[in-house]
Formats: sequence, C-alpha cells, structure tokens
Amino acid sequence: MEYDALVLVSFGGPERPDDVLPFLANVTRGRGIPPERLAQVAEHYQQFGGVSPINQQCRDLIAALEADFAANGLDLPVYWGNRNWHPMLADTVAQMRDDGVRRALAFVTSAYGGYSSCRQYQEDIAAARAAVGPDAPLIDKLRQFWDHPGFVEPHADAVRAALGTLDPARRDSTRLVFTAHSVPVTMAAASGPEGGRYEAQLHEVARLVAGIAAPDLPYDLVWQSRSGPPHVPWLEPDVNDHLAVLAADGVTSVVISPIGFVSDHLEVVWDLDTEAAGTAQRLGLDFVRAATPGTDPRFVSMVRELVVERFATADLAGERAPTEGPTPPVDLPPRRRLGTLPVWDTCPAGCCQPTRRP
Ligand SMILES: CC1=C(CCC(=O)O)c2cc3nc(cc4[nH]c(cc5[nH]c(cc1n2)c(C)c5CCC(=O)O)c(CCC(=O)O)c4C)C(CCC(=O)O)=C3C
Ligand SMILES: [Fe+2]
Repeated sequence: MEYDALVLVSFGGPERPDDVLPFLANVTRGRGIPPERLAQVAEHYQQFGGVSPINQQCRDLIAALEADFAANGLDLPVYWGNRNWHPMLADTVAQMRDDGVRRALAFVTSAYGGYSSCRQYQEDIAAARAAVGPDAPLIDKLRQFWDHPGFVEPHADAVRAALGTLDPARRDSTRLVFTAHSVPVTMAAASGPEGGRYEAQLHEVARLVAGIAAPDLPYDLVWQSRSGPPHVPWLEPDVNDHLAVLAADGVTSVVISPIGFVSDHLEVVWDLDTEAAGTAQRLGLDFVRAATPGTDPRFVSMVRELVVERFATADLAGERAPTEGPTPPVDLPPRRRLGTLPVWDTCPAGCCQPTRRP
C-alpha cells in the first residue's frame, strides 16, 4: 500500500472583511450559537481587519513542510483544505483526484482527541470525499500528536522564553497557566473511547510542558474561547475568571501557554493577547503569553515523522493497523512520544461523538 500525497486539514478563517459573516455561518451551521455571541466574534475578526491569521499560518506550515520533505528525500506533494473557509476541503479533494492522487494521509492542525479536534475533521474528510464521488482518493488521518516531543518541546521552550521576560525577583509568585479551547461538558465527557480523553490529554501536556520548562513553578490548566448558549455548561474555569482568583491569592505574574493550539490564530491573538491580557492588566498582574509551535523545525519534522511512521505501519500491516492500548503490538514501529495515555493510528468507531450517547 502506498500513499501519494499529504493533505493539511485545518479550521479555516476569513481573509477579508466580507468573508467574516459567511465564514461564521459555516462554523456555526446547526450548532445553536446565539446571535449575540456571533456578533461579538464577528467584531473580534473585524478588529483584525477581517483577516484571521490562520490561513497564512497554514501556508507557512506547508512551505516549511515542503522544504523539510525535500531536504529529507520524501517525495510527497502537500495539499491543503479547510473545514470552514477557502480553500474548502471538498475543492481540494477534487483537485487531488484530478491530479491522480489515489491514497493520501491527512495532517489535522489539532493535536488532541475530542469531537471538534478529531472526529469532526474525520467527518469533514468523509463529507469532502462523498462530495467528490467514487473516484475520490482514500484519505487516512494521521494520529493524534498531543504528547509528541515535536509538539511538547516547542511549547516548553516558549514557556521558558516567556518566563525569561518576567521579573526574576517575582518568581516565587509566578504561575504557569495553560489554556485550551473550552468545549461543552457533554462533548468533553464523550471524548475518547471511554470518555474524558480531551481533558486527560491536555492535563498530560500541561504536566510535560511544565516539567520541562519550569518544574519549580505551580501550574493550572484552564479554558478559553467559550461559545454556545449560556445555559449549556462548558469546561471551566475560564482563563479570565481564573486570573482574578490568582490575583486574589497573591500571584503577581503569569505565563499563559496555549497548549490547546498549534499556531497563533485568532483564538490566541484575540482571546489571550487582547482579552486575557486586558484582564491581567486590570488586576495588576504581570502577563506574558508563550508562543505556539507554528513552524518550529521540531514541529515540522514531527509531521514528517508521523508520515514515515505511518508508511511503516502500512507496509507491515498492508491494511489499517490500530495500535490502541498501552502495549502496542511488537511488530509496529515505535511511536516517539512523551506521555502514557493510549494512542492509535485509526480511531475506534464511535469514539469522540459530539455528546455521549445514553
Ligand atoms: C476544541 C476546539 C478547537 C481546537 C481544535 C482545532 O484547532 O480545531 C477550536 C479551534 C478553533 N476555533 C476557531 C474559531 C471558532 N470556533 C467557534 C466555535 C466553537 N469552537 C469549538 C471548539 C474548538 N475550536 C466549539 C465546540 C465551538 C462551538 C460551535 C461548534 O460546536 O462547532 C467559532 C464560532 C463563534 C464562537 O466562538 O462562538 C469560531 C469563529 C478557530 C479559528 C481561529 C481563527 O480564525 O484564527 C480555531 C482554530
Ligand atoms: Fe473554535
């Protein structure tokens, strides 16, 4: 079995003011987001000239991947398609078919399990293939990579660099605050084969990053970018509320590390650099936000490693080979990773549904 392309699958974002509302309509179709919330979010995008940074970040990552593949003798074209904005994934899959691609790997710009982070991207891939028809290429999603050193180490270095900008005399009253996108409590409960996996993976990454960057400092994992109607419970506490609690507890300085994300897109530059930074300023807290991996060379090489790792599995198994469980079958190539939660190539059917089934 051979793979003949890689497709980067991402969220997508508007690139000019007129894109904002149709983009938001795509994101929220059928998801019950109140119009007041949408108007607010549209305003966040308009404050950045109607341009989300995420598409350029995908272009930058693709350029870095192409250079890395070429330098390492990996001859694999890289395509790009989004869930919510152009280039839309279905158009990309049609192009791949026209170019003669038969079987591709997908790298999704989210490291974690869960419906929004994993299952929904698989649904996007299935929908795009269905739209293209029976001659659409097969597309296998690469594994979740939350605990891969190529993801964890850039986050840890960024935390260390951010700490270096704070007053060392205040280190005793400094706190690391890790953030990820909040999701509905029911969605979190349904993530992974036995539930709770999104939060468990994030706790694992928080522990790993803190352990590398600043083992002497206390840390917390909190949530950002809550959406949805107010009566639906989402993961809490929100980062802004948490900053108030920390300030009241005598914390003077915070490093915010958005371990939930791979690049500095709008959820980072608005919700953290604008909103949470403003909260910190009102509370009198020293505040610095750590960078995300972006195009860190270790993150770029990680993608190649995931591809090569999957080639080996495919060669050995001749078919999709699940590696779920703490002890993978001995004949599968090792997965370079720092954590201990189970990982697999192909997600179990029915895992990470939008809500837990009764
Ligand atoms: C887990 C998760 C990730 C991380 C995994 C991943 O990276 O995929 C993520 C990423 C992102 N979320 C993004 C933007 C938005 N998310 C929204 C709404 C929602 N997010 C959710 C979850 C997540 N979202 C959920 C459960 C909703 C409710 C609606 C629904 O059930 O789907 C809305 C609607 C308006 C609002 O915020 O209310 C917007 C505009 C952008 C683009 C930023 C840019 O443009 O730079 C990115 C990368
Ligand atoms: Fe989101």
